[in-house]
Amino acid sequence: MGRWVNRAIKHRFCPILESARLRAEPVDLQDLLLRLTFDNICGLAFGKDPLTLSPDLPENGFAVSFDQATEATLQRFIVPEPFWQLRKWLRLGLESDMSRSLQHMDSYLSDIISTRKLELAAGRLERIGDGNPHDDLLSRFMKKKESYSEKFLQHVALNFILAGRDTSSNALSWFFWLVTQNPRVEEKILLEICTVLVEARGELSSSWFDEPLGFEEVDRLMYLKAALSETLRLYPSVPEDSKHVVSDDVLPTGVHVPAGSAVTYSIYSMGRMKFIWGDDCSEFKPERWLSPDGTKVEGHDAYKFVAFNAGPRICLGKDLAYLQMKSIAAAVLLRHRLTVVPGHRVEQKMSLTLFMKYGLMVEVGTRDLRPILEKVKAVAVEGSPTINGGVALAKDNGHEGSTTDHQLAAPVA
Ligand code: HEM
Repeated sequence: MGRWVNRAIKHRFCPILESARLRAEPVDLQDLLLRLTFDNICGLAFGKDPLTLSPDLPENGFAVSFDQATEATLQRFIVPEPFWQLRKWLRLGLESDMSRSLQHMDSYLSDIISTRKLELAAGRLERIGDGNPHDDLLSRFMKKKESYSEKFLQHVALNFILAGRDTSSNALSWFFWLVTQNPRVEEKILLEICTVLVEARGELSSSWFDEPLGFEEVDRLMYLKAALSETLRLYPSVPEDSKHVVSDDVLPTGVHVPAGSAVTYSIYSMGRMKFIWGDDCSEFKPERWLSPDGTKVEGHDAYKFVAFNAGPRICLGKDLAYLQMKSIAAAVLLRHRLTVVPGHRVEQKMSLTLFMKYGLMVEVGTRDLRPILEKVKAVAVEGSPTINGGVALAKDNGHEGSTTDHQLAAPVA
């Protein structure tokens, strides 16, 4: 996925933000992030980037159908089953949208699968246009010996899109909003990113902005990972999770759960419980995730932090999600200072995943890295082994970077 993410960050996401900055026009960051994660997950799932994140923000039939089907699914959780069954039978309201949306998605995916089959038969599957191997999930399933039915392949691709699109973009929207509200945290994230970049790419120069951070660089951003985990604790992308009871059982509390019923646990509430997280549970404090020396993210009990579920059915895309979120967060914060448009209301929307009801309207400003770099240098001179973000600063990076004031103040496009 790294390939898809970095390509989209470099060629589409950053240029769109930069253009908004130049035009001094606010953007709905939630919408941009949703488009970005949708394009990424489609790349990962079936090797096709639908380019929904493009300057003119085109409408995409598949994405629209997907949203309608998700909306209708939520109704099925709220409305008693006989009602939605009746509506489905009569093809009324959201149920009618649902069946149309499913048909649209089926035919979209079916086209992709048929094309891929032909490519496979023609032996053209190994390389695609840009010379990269066809390593998406769909191709991997199709290359296996077992022959999966078309329906099965459709469901695999769809499940990954469902699992990976809204979750990552919702988490990032709340993250950016929390960061705008917490300048102290923002500064620590920037200190960490700059420390890593000074070490990996030398003093500030255009090389910082030519390419998004690579895997090794992103992997070292511990404070950023802590800030993302803290975001997911307070604003979990999946606010509640339900399990279907297959056979009669008794919960550890002694509650009897009969077969056929459902057990729902609130991930949102669990992230805000004092007895789990302490008296400061409502504060945004990435530090709670770090080891005392600030160099590692401490592994909390998986059953305490359940934003990714826990146990055998824990999220399969967790590491990938962190990689993607860190890459996007670093790219934006390094280049821009975001400010929520005055008067814009940030509220939660009732949906299967935790959207912002009115989006996230932000003004995109220039990032002035000078004060951050002064601090990075000061830490190096003091010989402190770590900065607050917890990243060891290289004493000798072997680069002779020269930097102009312009480069310090404004990102190189
Ligand atoms: C911030 C991002 C993400 C969050 C918060 C998240 C959260 C979750 C949660 C709560 C579940 C359990 C759902 C259930 O119990 O029914 C889950 C399952 C899953 N997630 Fe994620 N997810 C994220 C990103 C991703 C990404 C990017 C992918 C794919 C690339 C992914 C793939 C999956 C899959 C395949 C499952 C099903 C695992 C199974 O049932 O065995 N997730 N995720």
